[in-house]
Amino acid sequence: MEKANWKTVKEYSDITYKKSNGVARIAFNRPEVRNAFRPKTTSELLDAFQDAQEDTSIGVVLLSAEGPSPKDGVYSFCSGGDQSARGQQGYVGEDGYHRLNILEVQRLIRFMPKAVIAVVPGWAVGGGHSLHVVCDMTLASKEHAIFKQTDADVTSFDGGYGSAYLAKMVGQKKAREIFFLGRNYSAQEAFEMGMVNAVIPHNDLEDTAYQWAQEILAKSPISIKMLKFAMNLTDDGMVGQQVFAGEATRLAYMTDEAKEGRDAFLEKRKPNFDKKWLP
Ligand SMILES: CC(C)(COP(=O)(O)OP(=O)(O)OC[C@H]1O[C@@H](n2cnc3c(N)ncnc32)[C@H](O)[C@@H]1OP(=O)(O)O)[C@@H](O)C(=O)NCCC(=O)NCCSC(=O)CCC(=O)c1ccccc1C(=O)O
Repeated sequence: MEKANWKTVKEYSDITYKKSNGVARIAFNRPEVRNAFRPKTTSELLDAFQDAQEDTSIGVVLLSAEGPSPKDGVYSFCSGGDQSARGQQGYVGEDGYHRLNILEVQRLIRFMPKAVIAVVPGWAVGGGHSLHVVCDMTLASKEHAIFKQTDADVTSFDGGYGSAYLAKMVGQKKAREIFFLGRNYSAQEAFEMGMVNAVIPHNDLEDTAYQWAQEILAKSPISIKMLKFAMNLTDDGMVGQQVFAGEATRLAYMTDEAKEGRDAFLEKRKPNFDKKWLP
């Protein structure tokens, strides 16, 4: 099994960001508050995810978390929005503006043309639970992962991927139970519900995630991208169609036919598309 050789890409305050052989690892780094996110965290996440999206050497992103907490040794993936940073219209950043920009992070994960794997070492709660839901796959610590939806305890509701997409994954009845009762679910229970791909012994979690990433990297990048967007399409409506069609257009641009269309325009002549009507 290939071992990761992580190199820090950029220093942040609320997250860590590393790369190794085609894999980017973005990790929450506020374990003392169960990796709750504040506006600074989401800005840093956006920055790192955008870098991973633009980097053509990167094919898979792991969304993970540092830990355990230095206070009590508890592991967490993310406990959602930092309630101490919550104002009346959103989460208040250093600039004083109230924001709800974790949804932008969700959209980046959803629409990036690369696989994103949630690596859940501990608590995945509230908006942190929604983040694992929106990732393409989830690997969870056998001993420490706990899945829980507390949105209804704190007058929040992720009415997009966090709930509606979750319901596609685990079924309507189970999704309503998760949100309406807010119970704790183990990695094994989450696996049995269909929202976790594999339950991994804690000490092997990061290595296994890296191994899964390497397996994906051995596949055709075009296939992975088109499959992700095809699977997104039916749930994402016109935006899903737009994203899928954008990539189809890119593929069309690579053909001789597209070259002829472009050249004819530039040379101010009629295009010659003869004999291009494939059956
Ligand atoms: C995660 C817990 C279940 C863990 O419980 P436990 O192990 O007993 O630990 P605690 O003692 O409770 O916590 C340890 C320590 O961490 C602090 N802490 C934990 N979570 C948070 C948090 N979310 N915010 C701030 N601080 C947190 C806690 O206070 C302790 O600190 P001490 O100083 O040591 O006392 C449990 O901690 C728990 O339930 N946490 C809260 C979970 C929660 O309710 N999260 C918020 C849900 S709402 C949300 O996530 C935003 C939704 C959202 O993203 C969104 C939705 C819709 C539109 C837009 C948005 C958006 O963009 O934001």
